[in-house]
Amino acid sequence: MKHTLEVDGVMLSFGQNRVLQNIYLKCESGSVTGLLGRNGCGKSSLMRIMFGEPLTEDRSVRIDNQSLLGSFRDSKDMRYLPQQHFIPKHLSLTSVLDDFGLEKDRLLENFPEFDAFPKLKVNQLSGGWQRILELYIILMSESKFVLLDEPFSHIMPLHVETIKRLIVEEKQNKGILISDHLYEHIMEVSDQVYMINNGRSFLIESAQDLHDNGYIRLR
Ligand SMILES: Nc1ncnc2c1ncn2[C@@H]1O[C@H](COP(=O)(O)OP(=O)(O)OP(=O)(O)O)[C@@H](O)[C@H]1O
Repeated sequence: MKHTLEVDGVMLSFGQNRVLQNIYLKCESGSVTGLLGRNGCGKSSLMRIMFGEPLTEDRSVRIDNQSLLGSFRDSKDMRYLPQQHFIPKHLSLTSVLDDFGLEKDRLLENFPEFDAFPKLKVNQLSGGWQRILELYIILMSESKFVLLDEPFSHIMPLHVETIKRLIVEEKQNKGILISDHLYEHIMEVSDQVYMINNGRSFLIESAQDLHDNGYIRLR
């Protein structure tokens, strides 16, 4: 069954700073939706609002036309990878995978390096490996939708390629919303790409659109 995640009616200001005001965004299971925009345009805020953080009262977030009210999000509906580390640092790799219902063998198929630190706690992993683990558990766990905020930051290029492959494979099981400034990767894995500029969202078609909106400089 195909699922749809939509958000609109978002109004977000911090004091005099009007951040979001004319937003419509739609994600569908079976596809990857990219989200791009200049630093500070409101991408993370929008994901946080979609995930239920009470940044503003003015929003409508719906899955399959059913409004998601309040701040609780069932993990069967939606999971969210924030920019900051979120796994409690004292947990072991094994317990983290168990908590998210994931098999270690599958992790090792994609990132065999984890085999070298079987008993390590999360805080004994390097920052990049923590990030890979966090991304992996959110992306691969059962859920209708996952929101990934800067999944490629702190990750070496070889593993960025692995993650891109996993994203494309995993979209068969869910809808994926992804935001990162490595825009070429976003354009490559996404089936559709939204941009936020001056508080409004719109679909873009090409790198030329990104240039025209002051996000990249084409030579
Ligand atoms: N708690 C807060 N208090 C005041 N202003 C905030 C707060 N959180 C975010 N902002 C402002 O809201 C705007 C949007 O921030 P947000 O982090 O959503 O942008 P972003 O598009 O994700 O940026 P980046 O690409 O730099 O991560 C920025 O101007 C930021 O300064």
